[in-house]
Formats: sequence, C-alpha cells, structure tokens
Amino acid sequence: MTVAKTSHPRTLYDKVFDDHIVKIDDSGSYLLYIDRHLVHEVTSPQAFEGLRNAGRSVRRPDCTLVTVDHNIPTDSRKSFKSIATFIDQPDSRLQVETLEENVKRFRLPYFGMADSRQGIVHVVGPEQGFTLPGTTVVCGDSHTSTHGAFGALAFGIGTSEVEHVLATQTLIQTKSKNMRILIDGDLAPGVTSKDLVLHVIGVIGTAGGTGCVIEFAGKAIRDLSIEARMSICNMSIEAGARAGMIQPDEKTFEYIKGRPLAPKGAEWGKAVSYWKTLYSDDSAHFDRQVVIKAEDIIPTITWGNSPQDALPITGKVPDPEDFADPIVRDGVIAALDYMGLKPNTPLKDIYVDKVFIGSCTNSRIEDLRAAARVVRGYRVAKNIKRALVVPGSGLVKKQAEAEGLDKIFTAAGFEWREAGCSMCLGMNPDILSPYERCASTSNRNFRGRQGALSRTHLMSPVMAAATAIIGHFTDIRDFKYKEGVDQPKINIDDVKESKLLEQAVHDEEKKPIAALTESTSDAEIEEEIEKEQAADTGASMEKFTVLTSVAAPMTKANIDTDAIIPKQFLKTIKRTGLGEGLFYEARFKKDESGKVVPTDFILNVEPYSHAKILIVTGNNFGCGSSREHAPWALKDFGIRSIIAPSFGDIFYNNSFKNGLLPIRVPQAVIKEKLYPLAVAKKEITINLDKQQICGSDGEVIVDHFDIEGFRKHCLLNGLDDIGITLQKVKYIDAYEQKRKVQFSFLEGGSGSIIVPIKGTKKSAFGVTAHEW
Ligand SMILES: CC(C)[C@H](C(=O)O)[C@@H](O)C(=O)O
Ligand code: SF4
Repeated sequence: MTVAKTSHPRTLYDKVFDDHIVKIDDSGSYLLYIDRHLVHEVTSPQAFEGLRNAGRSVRRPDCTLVTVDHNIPTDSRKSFKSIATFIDQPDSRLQVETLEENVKRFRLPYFGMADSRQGIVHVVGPEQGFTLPGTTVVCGDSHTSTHGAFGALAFGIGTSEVEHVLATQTLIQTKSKNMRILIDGDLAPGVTSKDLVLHVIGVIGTAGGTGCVIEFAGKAIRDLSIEARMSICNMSIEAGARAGMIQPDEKTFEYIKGRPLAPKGAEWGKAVSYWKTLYSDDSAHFDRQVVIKAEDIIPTITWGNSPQDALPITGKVPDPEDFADPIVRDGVIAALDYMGLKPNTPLKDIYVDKVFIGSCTNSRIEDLRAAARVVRGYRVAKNIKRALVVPGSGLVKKQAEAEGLDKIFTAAGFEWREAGCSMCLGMNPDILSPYERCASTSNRNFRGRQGALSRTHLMSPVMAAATAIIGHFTDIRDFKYKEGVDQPKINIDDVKESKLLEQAVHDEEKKPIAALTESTSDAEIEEEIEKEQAADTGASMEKFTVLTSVAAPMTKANIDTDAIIPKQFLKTIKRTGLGEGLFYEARFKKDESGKVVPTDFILNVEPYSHAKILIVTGNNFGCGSSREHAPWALKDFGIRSIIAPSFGDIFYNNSFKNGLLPIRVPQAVIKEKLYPLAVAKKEITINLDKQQICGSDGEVIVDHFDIEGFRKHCLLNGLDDIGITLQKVKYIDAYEQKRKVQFSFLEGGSGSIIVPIKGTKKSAFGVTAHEW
C-alpha cells in the first residue's frame, strides 16, 4: 500500500484516491484498488464473456454485488416464477438470463427478481450498507456517482473496465482535477436537492465538470438528508464530472449504522474513526471553485434535450433569437422543434401527458413520502394519460406500503409498480409513445430516452406530483397541500426501515433457493471452467498506428451516448454488430408507408459513409451514459478516431479499450483548419506515434496532440490492459494484505449474502460468497 501523502493539505478526493493506490506506473498512471463493484445485466455480459474466453475468474466475489434493474418489467410479481416466464421481450430476457448464468458460473452475491432486496443498483448499494465512506465504488453505469454522497470515490465504468475489475479488483486510472461547488445559505421551502442540482448544471453546463471530481460543500449541502445528497451526486455525471463527493458526517454514519452489510461491533468504531478523517483540509487546493447562493435557487425544470437546459419554473421557453453563437442557436432551434415547444411560452402553461416518479435519482423513501404528501386527497388531472410511481427497490416499496403511501398514490390514480429503472430509459415495456410529454423525476432528457420521439422534462418528485394533479407544470410553492385530518394517513416510522432490512435478510435466507436460469447444469459449468482455464490467457486489441481517411464533419455540441447508440441496441450480449444502430434516430426515419429509410445524415452520404474519422466542432462528445456500446458501434461502423474539443469522461476511457483514438483539439483549430478539410472531403492523416494530424498535402495541422503515455503504448501495441495488470498481481496481493489490517472493516463486503445456486456441491441451500 502506498503511504498516503500527508505532508501537504489534501482534498477529500485526494485522500480517498491516495488510500487506494496499489502501484504508480512509470508513465504516471495509477493502479487503484476497488472496494465495491456493483453489477447489472446491461453492461456485464461481454465482460463475463471476456473472462471466460481468457480463462479468468472473479478475484473478489465478496466485493461484488449483482442485481437486475434495467430490463425487468415493473408489473406485479405476485405470479413470478422464473425469468423465462416473466419477461416477454426476448432480448431483455436473454440479458437477464445471461446475468443469472454468470452469477451461477462465477458464484456471485445476487439479488434476483424473487428477492425483496432487488432494485436499481444505486438504490440497493447504499440501502444494504455495501456503499461506505472512503471506499472506491464502481459499476458499469454512469450514475455510480450517486454513491459519492457517502464520501466514497464512486464512478461509472465501461464494460472493458467491468471485466478488468472482475479479474483484478483494480482499475488503471489517471488523477482527475479537484473542483468544489460551494452552496452556502438555506434552500427556501419547496426547493429540493433536485432543484439544486438542476440549477448547478444550468449554471456550469454539462461540460462544466469535465476532467474533475466535484466536491459539493457548504451549509445547504450539510443541511440535506443523505438521500437528498444522493440525488445531487447522482447527477454530477450530468455536469460532466468523473464523480461527485460529499464529506461524510454524523448524518452519514447514522444512516449506515445497522445496515446489513455495514461494519459491526469493534469494526464499526474503527470505521467511524477513519471516516472522520475524510474531509478536505482547510487550505487544500481546488483547481476550480464555483460558489452558488442557496437563496437564488427556485424550483427548476428542464425544457430541452440536455440537462443543462434548466430554467426556474417561473421562466419561459427560450427564444433562439436571444443566442448569438450560431452553434448554440441551432441547438436551441432543434431542441424546440423536437420538444414541440414555442419560444417564450411560460413554462407553467405547458401541459403533459404522463408523469414518472422513479429512477436512481428520485425513487427513495423520502422522495415517495414527499410526492405522496402532494397527491394526498387529490386525483390526477384528466389530461394525464398515465402516472407511474416506481420505487427504487423492493425494500423501498415495502417501506412505502408500511407507511400507507401506495394507497395514497393509487387513490389519486397513480400506478404503483415494482422496482426497476422503468421509464427512466425504457429498456423494459414502460415507455412513452412518440410526441408524448412527460414530467419525470429521472436525470436525462435526451432525445428518444423514454421512447422514440418522447419528450422528457426533468424535475423534483414534488414538482412531478403537482404536475400530475394540475395537468401542467406548476410551481410547487403555489400548490395547496391537503393536510387535514380527513386525509389518508402517512405513517412515517423510521424504526420500521431497519426492521424491514433485518427481516428481509432473515426471510431471504430462509426462502428456498429461487429458480435461477437453469440452462447450464453444474456438471457443465465445472467442465466449462476446466476448459476455460486451459485456454490461452491474454486477449488483444486492434493496433492503432497511422490512419488516413476522409473525415465526417459534425457541428453539434453535447452529442450524448444515447444518441450514438440508442437503448434498444443495448440489449445485446455481444460486442459486435452494433454499427447498424449507430446514430440510429438520426440516420433512419419512417417514410409515409411506414418503411424505415435512411435520412440525409452525414454518415449516410458518400464519401462519409466510409469515413474512419469524425471531426466534431461542438464540445463534450460522448457525454452521458457509460455504455461501451457507443465505441463498439462507432468501431463496427468503421470509425477509428474522433477529433473534438472535449469528450465525456467515460466515453473517452471506453474508446481506448477498443482501439479507438479520441483526440482533444482546441475548438478554434477544429473550426478553422480541420472542419473545412472535412467539408471539402479531403483526407487527413493521424500519426499516433508522432502525435500529429496532417492534411492531405502533408501539411502539419496539429503538431502535437495530448495523449497519456500508457494509453498510447497500449494503442500502438494493441495491448489488453487486464493482461498488463495481472503481471502486477504481487502488488495487488500486497495491497490486500495491508487492507485486511488497516481497513479490516471493509472485509466481508457482500460475502454474507447467500448465492442463490440450487444443488451446488457446497450446500443444498446455496453458498455464501466468502466460502469461495
Ligand atoms: C445502461 C447503462 C450503461 C446506462 C448508464 O451508464 O447510465 C443507463 O443506466 C442510463 O442511465 O443510461
Ligand atoms: S439513470 Fe435510469 S436507467 Fe440509468 S441506472 Fe439510473 S434509473 Fe437506471
């Protein structure tokens, strides 16, 4: 374990980072130990396949926790028997079944659909006490940033990195910059942490936190509950940050205490002593600081297709005429057109069709309580076609039912669903129809996110609930709550929550093992393991040396990974064949007869349909979701390099793992030199070794672009970084030995959860993860 550098003042992020360094590479990249790895069905199949192909195993099942969330229907599970009979959509079913196969094959702690503890990964981790202060937490999901609310360093990773963590329990990382957002003062009544984070993103923009870990600090943050803090860190990814963090405090410790996977007995005291050291020192250096007055924030909603399109509810739909920059103006025109909005319409005059209360941002018990208080005694407005409440986990659902919230919602005309991601991105059947407008408590309003041509407006649970009742966007501060004694009761009782958690552990341990997907027998698994272990180890990646091609020009900013590869293509369990889905919504449309036909999108036009390079003038290419399907789709289409002023952090990382070279070039150089060449259909040449970009006549356009040494080395030589890390296994062993002593309270992890495997040799009732 590298000794923490204590000689100079450090930030919270610096401290957690330092405590996880396994090894610093000669090129300056860090091998970081990962304490907690959450896994779901969408981003893991290809990672497990990679392990199997290389004969590798999961290094720390006890640091791993698996659940299903994205693909599962949210219908009642009263008649649930198995995935095979419950999930109708074949590709969703295959993804969940594949996860169950992998859980069996690698003996991993798992909350399946029959387990009351199943839910959205980012709700389940904290709820179980798996997420702890000062830990490194990762998941193949961009909203892993949620867990930073506990003072954890938590970030989303791509599938190649999921595989890396499964195999090595480490990740190769570079150090991010430190950014602090200070929110002083008090939030006004009716203003929630969701308004706060939407306001922040409105101020700093979706690229505002690029390259940084943001620490949220100040009185307004300290005053928030832990669940409210989670909503803030959750959306730090929408601000472009690698992660969001909040200093852990007494409220944090109180929240964690007694949760099933939290440290117990003497380990608890040891943990708290360490957690109390996790704060930014007084004179610690922040590369960037933004100060916001809490009093300036009023209930906020979004109007466009980027979370930065946030406005106070008292505002009006923007007018393109007010924007001088042509890229921004065109973006506003396109967003208004997509969203079906007229400039200068007061936001409060906009009617909606559907309301969604759920997602990893706002589906916890406090969110549901707050929304229930709004709807109590009312009925949803006549124009509302559907209003859904989707609790974040089975246990949140039980808790809400114990408090009577479900009755309040159903009496008002809401549907009360089972836990999952649901209409946040509609990988399950919960979607909007084309042109439907939704008031949503989720975190992304990208085009097509909630269904093809869907229109999403982000807001807090109380604002969404009030919209459902009034029928159009409403300022919650003007809303008349019905608090009278004649109203249905909400029985808030926090004691019940810990009882429910305890009870769930007890019940689930006693239950007969749920029937997991059974297509592979245990004997077959054993045979497979032997074969795989005898197989060759070490995968490799396509080399990148010199690339010459025409380049396809694009001008948009904030091209998100939902646009690069929409959700319907995420249901594959393979890495290949995704080229067909690349920029699907922009590349294809339906003609009058309903036939799908190509549009005049740049990649459909010769010679760009054969371009190997993309040149993008707008900032923040690849922002949003962690889906590695985005670089897979680009690669499958034939693209090998993207040149842009800036990139989404996770997309940038994921590209390198797939032999794709993202190059950051100043916007002015792109606009003045590279873009004109692309438009003129001239070839350009990228030389990775020289770090140069040249024009078709050999003229040097970019003399020296930046790329980190380690990444360059891997790309030039086509090296698989899992193989490289495994050569350093003695350092990982040494770190783990020291961790056992210094951070003994992290041992155990998810190890006490019974792995639901029927008929294994170990026990007829399953095995606990630590036995393996
Ligand atoms: C499926 C997953 C890769 C994705 C993410 O990383 O965010 C999803 O959770 C989302 O919200 O778009
Ligand atoms: S953002 Fe939505 S889809 Fe992604 S993990 Fe959260 S709830 Fe699931």
